[in-house]
Amino acid sequence: MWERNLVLSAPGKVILHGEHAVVHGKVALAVALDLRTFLRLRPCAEGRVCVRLPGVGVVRSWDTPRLQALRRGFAGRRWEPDPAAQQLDTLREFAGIAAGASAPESLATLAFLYMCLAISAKYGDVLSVDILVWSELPTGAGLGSSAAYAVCLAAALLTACGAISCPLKEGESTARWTEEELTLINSWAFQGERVIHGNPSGVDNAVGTWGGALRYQSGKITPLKRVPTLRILLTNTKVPRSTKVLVAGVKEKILKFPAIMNPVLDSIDAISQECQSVLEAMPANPSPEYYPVLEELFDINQHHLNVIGVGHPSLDRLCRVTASHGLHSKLTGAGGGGCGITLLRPDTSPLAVEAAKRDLCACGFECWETNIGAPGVTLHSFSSLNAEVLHALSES
Ligand SMILES: Nc1ncnc2c1ncn2[C@@H]1O[C@H](COP(=O)(O)OP(=O)(O)O)[C@@H](O)[C@H]1O
Ligand SMILES: C[C@@](O)(CCOP(=O)(O)O)CC(=O)O
Ligand SMILES: [Mg+2]
Repeated sequence: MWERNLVLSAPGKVILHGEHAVVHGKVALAVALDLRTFLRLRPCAEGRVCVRLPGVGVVRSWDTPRLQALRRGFAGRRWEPDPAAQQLDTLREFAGIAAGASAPESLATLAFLYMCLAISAKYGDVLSVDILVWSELPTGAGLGSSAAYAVCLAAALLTACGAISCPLKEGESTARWTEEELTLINSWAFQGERVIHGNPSGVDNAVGTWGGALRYQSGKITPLKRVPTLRILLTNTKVPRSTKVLVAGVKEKILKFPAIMNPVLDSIDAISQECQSVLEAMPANPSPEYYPVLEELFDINQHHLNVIGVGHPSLDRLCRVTASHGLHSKLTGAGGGGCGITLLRPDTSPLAVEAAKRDLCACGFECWETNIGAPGVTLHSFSSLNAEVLHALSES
């Protein structure tokens, strides 16, 4: 029986280049954001599993014996590591989720149940735990909230069932797991992403797990050799969209027009590689001369993303507004709304940034300057949390 309280967090991400193409084996470059999802796990005495997900309006609890019985119903079938359609159908029926439901609360509940049962089937009994997840990230906006959620769940459930250690020692404020443990967290988080995304590339959960700045291709994760300080303005158009639907739409387009779409994906791949070379050649505090290439790569990729069908009028508007201030933008994540990123030069004046922000806000968008390269999944002591997180996690 698990007897400790745990608090852990995982970062969201920004994809600089390679979204969608990465699902089809191309290179993506992604960096961890300084916005995180937090999970608190507490032992729950009465043989129940409780889950509260205020970001998507879920408050559910189940008797542990019912979950054990459900898990036993799959005896002889492997629970790991592949959410088979039939298993998900059974879980939907159990949780009263309609077939094909794609509302945030349905996907979040399904991912939780899948991970809870699959991990317990592999590593021990279903534990009586109370889980609360709270996030600084907007949900469904292209910043990897689904992956941050899946990474937090994987880390918490694997720790509670003893599959990985609890590295936080008395008196320490934060701690991280070993490389081997992170690899296990990442592989289970990928399964959670599969429940939410359908066919994820794995780039988002890799960034959520390892943090920093990564090159990702077909499961191969390579930390970038050197990442300069990049100033990035993030803008949320607040237009809702679903990654699962957009990823499926791109696949359909590729199947319909392979000779037209595959060269576009190859070009996106070349953009990611070019961007990587430029970033790795830049000094830590780069001078403005490196920026024209980075800006042009943003522009070209934004056109490509429109070609593969994941643009949106709100994103076109975002690009036009920033262009009127001499700044270059592209969508980030799955597109179809959600967020765009704008590259700021080291010499972009605070006044110019403020003017661009004002015009973006006048469109009903929300924007903020970010820090990138945040640490991956991390355990926290309560005393190390800031007041806002502490308040959110103290709600019971
Ligand atoms: N804080 C959270 N709590 C519970 N579920 C979450 C949370 N954040 C994200 N999710 C799940 O992830 C889904 C959004 O994922 P997705 O469409 O991939 O967008 P993104 O990953 O860009 O935010 C939501 O519908 C929900 O199921
Ligand atoms: C479109 C895609 O490349 C990124 C999706 O990111 P997000 O869920 O929109 O944050 C899909 C994937 O890589 O799995
Ligand atoms: Mg996602």
